[in-house]
Amino acid sequence: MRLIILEDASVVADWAARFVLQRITQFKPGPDRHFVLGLPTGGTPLGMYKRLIEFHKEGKLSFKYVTTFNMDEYVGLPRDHPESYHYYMWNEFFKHIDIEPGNAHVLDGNAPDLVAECRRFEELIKQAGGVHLFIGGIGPDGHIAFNEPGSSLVSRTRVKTLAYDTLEANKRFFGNDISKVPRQALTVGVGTVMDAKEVMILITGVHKSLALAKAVEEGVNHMWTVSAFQQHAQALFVCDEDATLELRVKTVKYFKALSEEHQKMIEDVPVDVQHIIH
Ligand SMILES: N[C@@H]1[C@@H](O)[C@H](O)[C@@H](COP(=O)(O)O)O[C@@H]1O
Repeated sequence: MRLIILEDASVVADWAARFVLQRITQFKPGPDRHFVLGLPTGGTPLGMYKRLIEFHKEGKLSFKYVTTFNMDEYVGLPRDHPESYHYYMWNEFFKHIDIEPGNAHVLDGNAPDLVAECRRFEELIKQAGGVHLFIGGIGPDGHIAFNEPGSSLVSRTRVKTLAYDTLEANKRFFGNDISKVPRQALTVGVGTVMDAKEVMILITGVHKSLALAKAVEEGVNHMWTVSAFQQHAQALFVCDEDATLELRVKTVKYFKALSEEHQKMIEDVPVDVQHIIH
């Protein structure tokens, strides 16, 4: 596991976007060779999406041969509701880039059979050949996607009833009225994300600092589902200084000493990437 500690949320956004640019570019996607990306919603990844859109507009990055799978979606929220994850993904990202809409998969929280919808989503990931890079965010209680505390660490895509802490954390998007936050969501499982070849988790803000400490310094624990990624072979936690406040000084010093190595991870993008623009 790598822990990449950066100055603030805007540097995290930039680093994460450069990492995605680098991974997609190195992969050299084509018509029969899609790069498969797992995507989160929430406030944390917004800056990363903005940078990716800039890279696209500057002609550095094409999503024509990229297939995406989103982590989660509320149950029962109309698709065009401003807080639905369909709406978020379309407005914050997809409409600004050249992805084929049919390749951008978001769970349907209004499907008549939610269990079948979750099964279909898992099947689509399998048909795509698995996820190359799954990007995630976490809740202050350490949940990844909507895998609330106590979720099975081998769980698959399914319906989840949201924890009170999550309703509390997300009510800000619903006029601060907790009763307006949907009670259920569809979410990929911890096991679904664990199956990705690489996982990058973005964690910013002091309110996530306890979750980061639990994720990195304590044992794997289903009460902090993001801690499962200690056992992933290629997991990156990318955080800002504020999120490190509950970590031991020793931990922070160790990972900061690796910052030059971490910088190299995003510097390998060749200057001439025009070959991927079609
Ligand atoms: N289901 C989503 C998660 O996928 C997301 O990571 C989390 C954090 O959101 P934010 O980045 O706004 O803190 O919010 C929700 O709970």
